[in-house]
Amino acid sequence: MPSPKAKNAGRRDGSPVLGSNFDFVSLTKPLNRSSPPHLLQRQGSDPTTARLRASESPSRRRGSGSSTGSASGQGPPEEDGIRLNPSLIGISLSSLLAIDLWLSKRLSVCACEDSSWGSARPLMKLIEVTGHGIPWLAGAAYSMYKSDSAAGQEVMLNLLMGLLLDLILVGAVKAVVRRRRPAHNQMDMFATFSVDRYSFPSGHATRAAMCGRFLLAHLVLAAPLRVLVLLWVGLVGLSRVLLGRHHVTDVLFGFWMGYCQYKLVEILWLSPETLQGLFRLSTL
Ligand SMILES: CC(C)=CCC/C(C)=C/CC/C(C)=C/COP(=O)(O)O
Repeated sequence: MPSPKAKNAGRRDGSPVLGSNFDFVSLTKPLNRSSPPHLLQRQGSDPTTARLRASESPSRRRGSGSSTGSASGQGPPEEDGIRLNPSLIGISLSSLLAIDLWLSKRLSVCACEDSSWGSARPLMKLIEVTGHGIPWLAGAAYSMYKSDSAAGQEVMLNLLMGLLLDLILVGAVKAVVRRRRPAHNQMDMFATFSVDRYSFPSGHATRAAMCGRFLLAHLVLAAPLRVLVLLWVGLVGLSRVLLGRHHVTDVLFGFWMGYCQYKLVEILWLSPETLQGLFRLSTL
């Protein structure tokens, strides 16, 4: 029987994991007060045991002894049977999140100067700056201003729009999901919004994926440079985990979200005609 402790299996850092909608225990009924006390104590005594028990298959748990069975010893009563039958999705999510927490912790080798790869931390922080919103926004605005062709200005304007969209969408998802950053993260990033105390998804990963697609589609044609762009996208994502800023799933979801955001930019693409129409509307 999954206990309330099992709900905290992925929260050693005390952080909520992906919001309560994804909690394993919430898919089951509350603990029956009539449960044998020894069972409660055993499950509550050790988070690891609780997690393992939570991921046991219903059939195995049903067969694991008389502690959950009826007084007559003829298997669990139907009510218990329902409680002991958490959905496969719940179990899969719990397991995925447990793996995510474990892997993210193992990979956070530049989380501080004393970490095993602490000497690489300055380099990782440099990569972090290359994916920050401010240099990208400033660079796109400057290039648009300096561009002497209408086509160049159009491309930069749409990059700017994509970057602003990215900030809004990532902020919204972070505010809804409210997943805390890993406990081992040092919050020493420059220029952050208040939602940036949340971890899911990684804004650097969404920006890198979106800008990477944008660069490949509109600005970078030479094969060696295209490889460099892809390498940069991967490095930005990897550095988020190595620095201990994010869990692995924050970055993977961020890549996917940034990839989709580029599609949105294409759909909303601002052409000179659209802009003229917008200006005309605003002067009416
Ligand atoms: C003009 C304007 C609104 C600039 C804001 C740029 C800005 C402060 C972006 C935030 C970038 C940031 C620190 C994102 C957090 O990235 P994670 O990968 O840690 O989620």
